[in-house]
Amino acid sequence: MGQLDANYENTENAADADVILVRSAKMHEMEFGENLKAIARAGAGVNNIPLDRCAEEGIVVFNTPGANANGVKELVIAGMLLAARDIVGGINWVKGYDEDGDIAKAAEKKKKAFAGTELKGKKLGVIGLGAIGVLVANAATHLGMEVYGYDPYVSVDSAWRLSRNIHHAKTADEIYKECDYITIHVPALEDTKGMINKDAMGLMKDGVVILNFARDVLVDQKDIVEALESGKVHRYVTDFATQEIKGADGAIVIPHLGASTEESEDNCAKMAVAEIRDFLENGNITHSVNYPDCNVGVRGDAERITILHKNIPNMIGQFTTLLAQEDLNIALMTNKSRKEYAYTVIDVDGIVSDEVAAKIKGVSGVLGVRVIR
Ligand SMILES: NC(=O)C1=CN([C@@H]2O[C@H](COP(=O)(O)OP(=O)(O)OC[C@H]3O[C@@H](n4cnc5c(N)ncnc54)[C@H](O)[C@@H]3O)[C@@H](O)[C@H]2O)C=CC1
Ligand SMILES: O=C(O)C(=O)COP(=O)(O)O
Repeated sequence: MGQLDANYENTENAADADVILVRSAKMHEMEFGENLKAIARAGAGVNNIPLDRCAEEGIVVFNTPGANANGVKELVIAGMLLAARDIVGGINWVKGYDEDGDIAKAAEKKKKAFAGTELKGKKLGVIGLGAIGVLVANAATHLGMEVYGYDPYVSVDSAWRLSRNIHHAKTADEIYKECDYITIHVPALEDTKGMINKDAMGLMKDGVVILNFARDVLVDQKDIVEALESGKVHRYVTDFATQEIKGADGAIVIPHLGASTEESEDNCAKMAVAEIRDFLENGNITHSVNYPDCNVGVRGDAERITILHKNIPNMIGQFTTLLAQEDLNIALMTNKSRKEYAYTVIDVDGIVSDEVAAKIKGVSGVLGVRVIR
């Protein structure tokens, strides 16, 4: 990739690593090595990583927001088109045609079996207006769809990016009741798991199309299979194969290809490596999902102490006292917090001995200390 210089070395041995770069590999059961300082998820979803355990072990977890959003958006559009007409069925019919007769004539006779509808004029509901949801919503307006968006926590950035032609749905129920196509783009969290279940689908129009390019657990697998069998849901298009859904009639199941484009893979890898370098070399945190973001600029000549700790009173007082006892003058100090965790960066005039670093590490509530020299 050329982003890493000779100071960096690749290892396949996770137990030795200072940093782990990961995509979707599940890390919940993994024991982390003593050296591990950071995990960079080259992608958006971080439900494969034990974020709280990492925070407690002083491991900063990063992701790469938006870096693969266009790749997913394009596949969602493809998913809607695959649901609108039986394109896959038609292709398979042509492939499987093994009679000697006139295939062109047979195709003309057969084609009504694969006919469908157009996207233009249909209502699309987008649940979750983050990096991906906004792109999908905006693109669908250009296909002539009437688009509804729902996101009670929408960020200011996303709101700015959203086309003014999108209807603002105030509740998810409004989307369920109004839309012909419903696509979900929310993270897998305790309150989003199983959100598309029997009750939600009960509110939807008969023959609705549901698209799930976010995570399998957002859709109750038993309920969706039943809804496909009854015809309540016409098509379920998903990027996540499960045993329940893989053979169900009406399910169009893709093997998690949303971010598998050259462009998305490059974007994610570059962003992840840039985040990691800045963290290792300068102590800056950008796009963390378990610690606060914090940017104190490039480190100059000063030694820089970075401290990951609990967000509790009197931490900074203890750090500064320890430094004062060593006669170390503070040239710069920043403290940022995020829920129960916090991060302090201190530049000092002078040499930070291993003893003073160990004393800081020993302060109750400190989870990780580094001295960047
Ligand atoms: N199929 C694939 O290859 C990929 C799948 N994903 C999945 O898609 C998800 C979304 O990705 P991005 O758009 O990049 O993330 P994002 O963080 O930019 O957007 C998520 C949005 O969901 C909203 N949200 C959270 N809880 C909600 C709720 N209960 N109701 C409505 N909105 C809610 C948030 O406010 C945020 O705007 C990821 O968490 C990941 O699971 C992401 C990238 C690739
Ligand atoms: O970014 C995400 O959340 C994804 O689901 C993409 O996963 P992948 O990088 O393809 O393993």
